[in-house]
Amino acid sequence: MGLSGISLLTTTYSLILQHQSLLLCLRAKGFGLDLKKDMEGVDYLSDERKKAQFDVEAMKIAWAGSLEAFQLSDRMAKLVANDPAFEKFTRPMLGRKELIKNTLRKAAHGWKLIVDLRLTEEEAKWLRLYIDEPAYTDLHWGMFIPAIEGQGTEEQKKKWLPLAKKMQIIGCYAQTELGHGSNVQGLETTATFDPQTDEFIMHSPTLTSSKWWPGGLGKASTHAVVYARLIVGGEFHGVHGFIVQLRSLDDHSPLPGVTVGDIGMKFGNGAYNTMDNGVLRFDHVRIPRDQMLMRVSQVTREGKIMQSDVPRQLIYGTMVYVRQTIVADASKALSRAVCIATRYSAIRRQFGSRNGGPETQVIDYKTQQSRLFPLLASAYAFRFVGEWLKWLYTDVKERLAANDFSTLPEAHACTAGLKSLTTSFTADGIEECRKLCGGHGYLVSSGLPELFAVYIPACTYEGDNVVLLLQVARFLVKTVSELGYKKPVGTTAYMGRVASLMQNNCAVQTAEGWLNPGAVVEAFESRAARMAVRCGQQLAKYENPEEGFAELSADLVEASIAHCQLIVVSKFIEKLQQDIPGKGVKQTLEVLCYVYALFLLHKHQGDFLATGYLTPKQASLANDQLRTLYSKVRPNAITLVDSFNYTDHYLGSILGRYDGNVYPKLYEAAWKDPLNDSDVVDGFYEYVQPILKQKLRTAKL
Ligand SMILES: CCCCCCCCCCCCCCCCCCCCC/C=C/C(=O)SCCNC(=O)CCNC(=O)[C@H](O)C(C)(C)COP(=O)(O)OP(=O)(O)OC[C@H]1O[C@@H](n2cnc3c(N)ncnc32)[C@H](O)[C@@H]1OP(=O)(O)O
Ligand SMILES: Cc1cc2nc3c(=O)[nH]c(=O)nc-3n(C[C@H](O)[C@H](O)[C@H](O)COP(=O)(O)OP(=O)(O)OC[C@H]3O[C@@H](n4cnc5c(N)ncnc54)[C@H](O)[C@@H]3O)c2cc1C
Repeated sequence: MGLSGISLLTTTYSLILQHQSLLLCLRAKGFGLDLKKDMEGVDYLSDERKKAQFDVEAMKIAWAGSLEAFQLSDRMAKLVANDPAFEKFTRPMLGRKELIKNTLRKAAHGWKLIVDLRLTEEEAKWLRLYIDEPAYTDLHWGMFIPAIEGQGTEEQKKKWLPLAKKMQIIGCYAQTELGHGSNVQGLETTATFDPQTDEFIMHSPTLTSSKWWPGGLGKASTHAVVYARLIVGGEFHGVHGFIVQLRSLDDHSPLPGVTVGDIGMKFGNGAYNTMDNGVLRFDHVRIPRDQMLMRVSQVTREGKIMQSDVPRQLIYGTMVYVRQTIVADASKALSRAVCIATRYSAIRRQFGSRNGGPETQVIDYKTQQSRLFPLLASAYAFRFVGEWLKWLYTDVKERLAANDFSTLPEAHACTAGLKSLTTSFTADGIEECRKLCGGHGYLVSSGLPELFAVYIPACTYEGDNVVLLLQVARFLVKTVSELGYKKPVGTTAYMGRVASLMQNNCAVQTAEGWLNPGAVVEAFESRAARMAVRCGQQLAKYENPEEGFAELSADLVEASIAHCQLIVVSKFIEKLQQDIPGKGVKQTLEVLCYVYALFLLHKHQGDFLATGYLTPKQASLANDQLRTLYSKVRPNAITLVDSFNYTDHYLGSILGRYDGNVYPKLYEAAWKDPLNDSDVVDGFYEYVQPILKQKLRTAKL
């Protein structure tokens, strides 16, 4: 018997087992058989796992970044998965008050673990990831503390950071208002210096000046970094951050002049509703002068404004930091959805049965592959660009500490652009994974609805994705306009070769010709350079540059996307130039890298053709190659998602279970729904039975 015969037998055997266990379950409810006899311990994906052409353990390390990173993350994942305090399956069914209380309990338990086990900062971050529940602690550690670290003076840091780091105060980041989020300079909250008392008076002069959205503000925070218009001597001196106490440290009641509360339910069940996004108003609340964050500008006792040599953009520094972390998190959310959809696609069968044999696994349909595998490749691509961005941010941070601000504009453009690109793609990708799972993907127990609901605000918070791409566009336009006298560096270095990128056209002649990193990078560079230059030329036609920028903004956004996609493709290729140990690991990643690049090329072929870099024939050859690549991904698909090393707890999905034991577990879960506690639903006798029993002579419907 050949290999395919053996595989057919084992697949049929798995199918019979699965059907048997389903039958046992079916009988358990209403047919009197033992539910416990389902096939626990059987790995329904074992055949798939045997197909792997690479060393899975080595791929896990490549995904994690290093053996140490893998071990650390694995330890935290297991710590959470084995702790019943972090159960999360009932979350979507809880009412809001219960939900928040439950989150406060988990946060307290998480904090206790951090203290008792003396976890490092890195360990605490992984712990938070696997607990998988947005909480006020995210804003405290993720924005309040970084804002003080980045914008506070040494004295301020010395005073506030120990309190915050021991969690003796809880802080949030209160920037956005009811009337303004994107336009930070348009904020209306005022901080007026009173030279008589050496204080600032915090005030919310209008309804639209109410702070609105800050996470952790509603119920948990005792303090906030509040962004407000600085007014000294009756004059406005820009928006600055101020540390303001909101609640009593004794009984947690709001301080006089402070009105604070939660803004209400948000999208989805469970999901981001575990967070107390808040509203805040000030009625002439006084704070000491030294609570203005003064690294960028200082207000003296006499009411003089002193500028340090730090650029004012540093006031936006916390956002740069968080955008960088959001890029890293995009790969986590996308890989999680992809893991669920891939495992389920290998279990799910529809059509194609021959002579009573098994039906086709839906993962074998080319349409399923062409939707799923680019998402899988993107998860890896985002993982590596996130790693690079972390390096870039660390480098900028070190430079800033040494008062070197030269790389700040590029750090801003990269974090803004990549945040936008990766979160938009991930949000759409999670929804695509739901559709890839058919009807069962719509069940909360698939894990996908809640993941989607939690994830999608990432397209809005930390900067609306379009607004951020327009920031990248400004950076690109500036780079193009300076080409005559300034050598572009970093991620725009390719613009230095703009003449050849505008002239030379693609040389690829065969589908195999696309399996060449040089050809791929040049295609993306040429497209990005040509789109940016074209925008520059169009802009030059306008007398008023701002008017031109506004008019051309949709094209500018597309040019920014092309630039950001180039960064992701290049960083993936650069990653593959490093030593990556393990049998077949590098080769498999190369396949994914080409899938990512050629998928983008196919999706955006309009750009590549319109800029004249590619011919339709070359675009078509790229698509031919893409199909071949999908066949190369197929045998490795399950082990590529296993390499994310996600526990079933973290995945939170019956469809994505490691063992693939989907049907019995779905069936079992349905019976756990509170609606099935009784056979006759509450309300039946009041509202349904009277209809059943009514005696209408005629019905008009
Ligand atoms: C249960 C669990 C228990 C666990 C226990 C505890 C465990 C603890 C573990 C810790 C875990 C931590 C987790 C961390 C997770 C973090 C989660 C975060 C969640 C996110 C929540 C959301 C928060 C927010 O949304 S905050 C608000 C964000 N708001 C925005 O982003 C607003 C967007 N708008 C802007 O950024 C600006 O206003 C802008 C840029 C659009 C316009 O600004 P402008 O000044 O009006 O504009 P402009 O003239 O264009 O620019 C001037 C100049 O400045 C440059 N620029 C702009 N921005 C920046 C910048 N950021 N950096 C540098 N430079 C910048 C711009 O380029 C211009 O330059 P030039 O052209 O050279 O003049
Ligand atoms: C879940 C969640 C958590 C949040 N947490 C916090 C927090 O902790 N702290 C905090 O301060 N804030 C927080 N925010 C607020 C968040 O930062 C803002 O909502 C975000 O910056 C977008 O601003 P906006 O709401 O004003 O959108 P708007 O700017 O009003 O956007 C509306 C539309 O207008 C478009 N638009 C706006 N300006 C332009 C332009 N110049 N050109 C073209 N199109 C434009 C946008 O693309 C969008 O389509 C949170 C938001 C959410 C959803």
